[in-house]
Amino acid sequence: MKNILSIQSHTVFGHAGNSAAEFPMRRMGANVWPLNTVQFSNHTQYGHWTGCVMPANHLTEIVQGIADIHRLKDCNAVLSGYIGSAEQGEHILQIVSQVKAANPDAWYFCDPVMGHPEKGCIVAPGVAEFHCKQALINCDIMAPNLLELEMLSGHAIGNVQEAVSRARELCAKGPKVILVKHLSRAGYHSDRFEMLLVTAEEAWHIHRPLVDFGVRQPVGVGDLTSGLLLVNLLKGEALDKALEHVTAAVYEVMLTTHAMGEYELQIVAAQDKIVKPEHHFTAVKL
Ligand SMILES: Nc1ncnc2c1ncn2[C@@H]1O[C@H](COP(=O)(O)OP(=O)(O)O)[C@@H](O)[C@H]1O
Ligand SMILES: Cc1ncc(COP(=O)(O)O)c(C=O)c1O
Ligand SMILES: [Mg+2]
Repeated sequence: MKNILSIQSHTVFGHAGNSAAEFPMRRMGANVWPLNTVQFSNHTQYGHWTGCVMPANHLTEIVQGIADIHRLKDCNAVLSGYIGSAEQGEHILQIVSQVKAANPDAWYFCDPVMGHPEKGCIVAPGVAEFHCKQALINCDIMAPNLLELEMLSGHAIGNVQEAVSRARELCAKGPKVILVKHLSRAGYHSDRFEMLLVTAEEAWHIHRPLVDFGVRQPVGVGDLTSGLLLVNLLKGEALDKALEHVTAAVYEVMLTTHAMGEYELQIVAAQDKIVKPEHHFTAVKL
């Protein structure tokens, strides 16, 4: 069994952060150690929420507790996502070092959730800078969406070729693998949902149909995508096969959510299809 220390938000109602990723990762056969950066009533795109951000030292305290019972060596990957404060970022990097000291083969997978004020994804000040300056050079795998890739690279990106080159520039700074989770306006087709997987030597492109949700797009898709990619890679899947599974599995969740007329991702209803998707999409090498 692979063990994932998953450091993300927790929403009591609905599915974002750990509340989107934890169950699907477990359903795919990984052990998840959820460590919550915030506990909110619901995700921020409802416009208001209650709850609190965990003090940064809460994160290191919990991990020290696991170290004290001598189990940190069993951690195969640290996954970070929605962070509640820039200070938490510093603590996450200390945690990554501590995990890597206990298990030198452990990975740090960073989903650089930076917020999207237009969409209502609200992230604390300093978190975007933390991802651009510190997480980037310390992670093994990174999974930005297009806006995040633009922020990380410091350049606007208008097409697939530019996205590949910018992702490669980031690979030279730290991560060995970059998943561009959503190419949106930089993709080939405006009527498809497209993703890219880029390493220093290789790149794959994949696309799936868009499901029509109108203006109320489900949240947590990125968190689900990152979690599933990590589990596939920990299981030893080849990069293209991992990308194909993630694409199909997330598509099944989108279809189920749409068919049920829901806004929150229907990860429980779609659980069997997450493991064995009915659709298949082929990754194309660029
Ligand atoms: N097949 C699909 N059809 C329609 N919308 C999709 C599909 N897959 C993902 N989405 C939407 O695409 C968006 C991806 O969001 P984006 O900000 O690019 O990444 P992230 O989820 O990491 O923030 C989300 O709004 C999600 O609901
Ligand atoms: C609490 C919380 N966690 C995580 C996210 C990230 O969600 P996504 O996977 O859509 O990037 C959001 C987005 O608004 C959020 O509000
Ligand atoms: Mg995201």
